[in-house]
Amino acid sequence: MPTTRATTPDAPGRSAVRTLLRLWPYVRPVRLRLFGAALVAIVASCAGLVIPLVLKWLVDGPIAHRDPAGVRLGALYLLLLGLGEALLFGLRRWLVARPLAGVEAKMRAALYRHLQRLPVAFHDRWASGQLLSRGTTDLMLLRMFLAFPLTFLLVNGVTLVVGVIIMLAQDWVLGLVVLGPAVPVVVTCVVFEKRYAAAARLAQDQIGDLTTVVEESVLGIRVVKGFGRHRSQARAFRELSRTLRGTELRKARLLAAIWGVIVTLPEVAVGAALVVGAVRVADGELSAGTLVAFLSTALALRWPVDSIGFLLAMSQEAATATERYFEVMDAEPEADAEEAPKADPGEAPEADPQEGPGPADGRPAARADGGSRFGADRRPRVKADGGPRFEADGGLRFEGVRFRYPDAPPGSPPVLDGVDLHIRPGESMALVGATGSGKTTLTALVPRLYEVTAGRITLDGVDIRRLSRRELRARVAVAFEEPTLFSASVADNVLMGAPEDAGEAELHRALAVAQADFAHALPQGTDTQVGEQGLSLSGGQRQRLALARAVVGRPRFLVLDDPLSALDVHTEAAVEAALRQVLAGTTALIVAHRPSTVLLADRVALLSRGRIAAVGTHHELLRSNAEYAHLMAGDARAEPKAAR
Ligand SMILES: Nc1ncnc2c1ncn2[C@@H]1O[C@H](COP(=O)(O)OP(=O)(O)OP(=O)(O)O)[C@@H](O)[C@H]1O
Repeated sequence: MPTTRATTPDAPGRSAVRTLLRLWPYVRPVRLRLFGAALVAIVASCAGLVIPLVLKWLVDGPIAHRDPAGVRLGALYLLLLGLGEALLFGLRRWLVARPLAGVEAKMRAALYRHLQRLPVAFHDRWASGQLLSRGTTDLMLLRMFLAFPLTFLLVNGVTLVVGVIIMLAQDWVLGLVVLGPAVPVVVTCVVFEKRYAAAARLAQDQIGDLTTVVEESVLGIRVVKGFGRHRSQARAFRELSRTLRGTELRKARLLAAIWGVIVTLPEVAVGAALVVGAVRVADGELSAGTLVAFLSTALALRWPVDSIGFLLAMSQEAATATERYFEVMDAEPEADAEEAPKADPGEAPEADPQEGPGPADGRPAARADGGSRFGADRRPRVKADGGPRFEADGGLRFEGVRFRYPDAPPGSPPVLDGVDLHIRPGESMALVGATGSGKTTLTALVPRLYEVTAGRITLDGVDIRRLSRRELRARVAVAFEEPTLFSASVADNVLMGAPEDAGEAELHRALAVAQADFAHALPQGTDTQVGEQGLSLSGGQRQRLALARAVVGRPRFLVLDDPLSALDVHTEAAVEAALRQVLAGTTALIVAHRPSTVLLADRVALLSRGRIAAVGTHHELLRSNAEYAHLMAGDARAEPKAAR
């Protein structure tokens, strides 16, 4: 499985520090606590460095002069210093724990919010496990970095500087001996950082891939079991975890190498200082107390030096996590309404090339009851020149719509290549076409799940790009072939499609329309939780709830992608009857595969080779269009069941 990598062009060249600086806006609100905690840690660490000085005083003073009271006083000082150091480190932890948990929660919320606003095309490109791992593992790494390495790189740095000054002040010769390994240690750290960065990035991406496999096999457990694919899934998982294990071992080897250098060289230097110091004490050039203090200081600096390796490793992992976090956060969210119109909606063509010959095209010019189903939408408008005109641009109109998936292979033809279609106000249009002809794609353009590549789509004459997302989604409701339900109650799932103030009455009406009354018989009625993705319901039940969600807001425009595909014959007939009522009040585009669904609509459009090849009634197209007749052939006998 390919690993989802950075797509931002500047990411690879950015240093770890510059990358980590991007966290500042999130850290800023808690900066005082963080700085306060760092200050407390510096004081605690430097208190530790006072201990060798007390030792020096103890050895050269009370011990040399055999003064028991002085020794007891020295021991008390040491005890108090140790206690103070421990308390201050405890205080530091208390200071950062709560605010940093808050930073992590805020960053996670921001990521989630941003993910909701990213276009569908982004989600098509990214494996869900990669997004999941960014919201979990990566953010945890960042919190750990802010809590620990960020503070301790500073604290240990200050402690090292203070410690070195103390050592040089005590005896500069010994000081230089101990400082000897500084250059090779720094060089090792630089080389380590580069190598570890690459390994850390790889490991975190591989965790994302692993998460994807786990997520897919949990969600697709029925397919996995049904096709006996558990072994191959387990194999795929095993291979990925083996690869991840390899990367983690590489990280461990790098850590071991830097640890080896960082621990060994200073230890050798301390050993050398001990020898040189002992000789100088023997020669009377140095007091025993100074040597004890010097060596104690050198040993007190062991932890700050030894910890550099894993602090750098954790910082590098945090830099990688930041990079991965911002790869998502930097992705452009979907644009809302456009400022300027692409074209004046008033200039929409008056004559519709597909309007056909009026009543002869099978569309009722007037209803049998004498009223117009188009209601107010068909009222004549007054043109600028004073003459009345019919609202020819009303309803849903596709004008020269071209569409190419952003991630389609270069050079591949567009899925839609000049679609012209007009669905009149109040009319329902079935969309028929061969598998893969682009029906779902065309329906996805109406709620702007994808943006048209060229051409435009208008709702009652207004380019959909000029409507805000909120306006657009208030006008257009959709039900997809794969009905996704959320882990929430039936009522919450259905009312998701309704205005905020919608209540029980709307819910019951929608359930009745979608023939989803089974919901009332569930254990807690419409308050029943339908579980992860509604898996506890049958396919047909889920489809009916999705349909209820689409109609609950009484949308002006309804887009249905094969809404009856999972229903049995009897339920389908019942839903069809109910849908007819809904369709009578809306302008609808319905993807249909079967004549029974096609017959719900006033007219049918045939999508072929990226264009609308024919428009007419089901019977007209059956007679006049060979491709349509062929597409419907399989189900032609089902026609009488649903005949209107
Ligand atoms: N996210 C995507 N990225 C790239 N290509 C895509 C994407 N989704 C669909 N396609 C391609 O677009 C074409 C049209 O797909 P679409 O799902 O719209 O067809 P359809 O007519 O609805 O098919 P069906 O009747 O089988 O549901 C197909 O060739 C498909 O492979």
